[in-house]
Amino acid sequence: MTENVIELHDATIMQEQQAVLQGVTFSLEKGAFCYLVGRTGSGKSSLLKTLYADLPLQSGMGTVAGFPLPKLPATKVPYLRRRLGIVFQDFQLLSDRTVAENLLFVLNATGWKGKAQKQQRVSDVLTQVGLNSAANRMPHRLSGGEQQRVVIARAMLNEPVLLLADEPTGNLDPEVSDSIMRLFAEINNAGTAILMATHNFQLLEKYPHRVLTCKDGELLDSTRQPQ
Ligand SMILES: Nc1ncnc2c1ncn2[C@@H]1O[C@H](COP(=O)(O)OP(=O)(O)OP(=O)(O)O)[C@@H](O)[C@H]1O
Repeated sequence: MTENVIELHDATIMQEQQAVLQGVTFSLEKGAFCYLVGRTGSGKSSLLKTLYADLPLQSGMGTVAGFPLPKLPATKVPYLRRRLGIVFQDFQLLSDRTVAENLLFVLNATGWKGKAQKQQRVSDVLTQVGLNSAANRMPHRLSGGEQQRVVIARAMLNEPVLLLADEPTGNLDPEVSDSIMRLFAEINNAGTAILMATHNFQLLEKYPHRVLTCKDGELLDSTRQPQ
């Protein structure tokens, strides 16, 4: 059984028949924390999208959470996504329902049964992100940082082995960004691997981890080459 939650070997990351990154080879171990950096347009989001099978892996080898990416049939994509938590910069909560209903929506969509179990899970993840009192509030009544916590709670519902985060602190002020990083650290310490795309170099300095850099069509790895 593999201990790596991501393995890519000589992968090409494509957008509309254009190679964005080539020769991408890296693995991420279970429970690891890694940043993904690079200038605007350098391919961070495209790489993350490939990892959650929003973009197909057309060339090279790769597995995520044990699912082989090349030729992953569309019917298998929901099973892969269930093993992943995905967090974006824009909160994307359903605005017409409460926090708890947002979370129940995902549990229902991912096949959870039993009202009591579902309510317990909602309560557990909200406690994990420090927002148990917000269950019955509407998302737009929460601050940006609180909304991002709900998104993180939503990502944790199915106990993912890997959290993919694309600029999760992009719209947040430094103090709130810091609290999101501390939450990520707790999630990571509990065993979930995290790959986080960011432009925020202050966070990289304050919370140092391995760094993958998208540069000139390649992916550089801080653990393999001096930057
Ligand atoms: N939907 C799309 N269709 C075609 N090309 C795209 C699409 N999305 C991104 N691209 C192109 O792919 C390249 C990589 O974009 P990507 O969004 O992965 O970069 P990024 O590093 O995440 O940038 P940012 O930091 O601005 O989010 C860019 O040249 C971009 O123009």
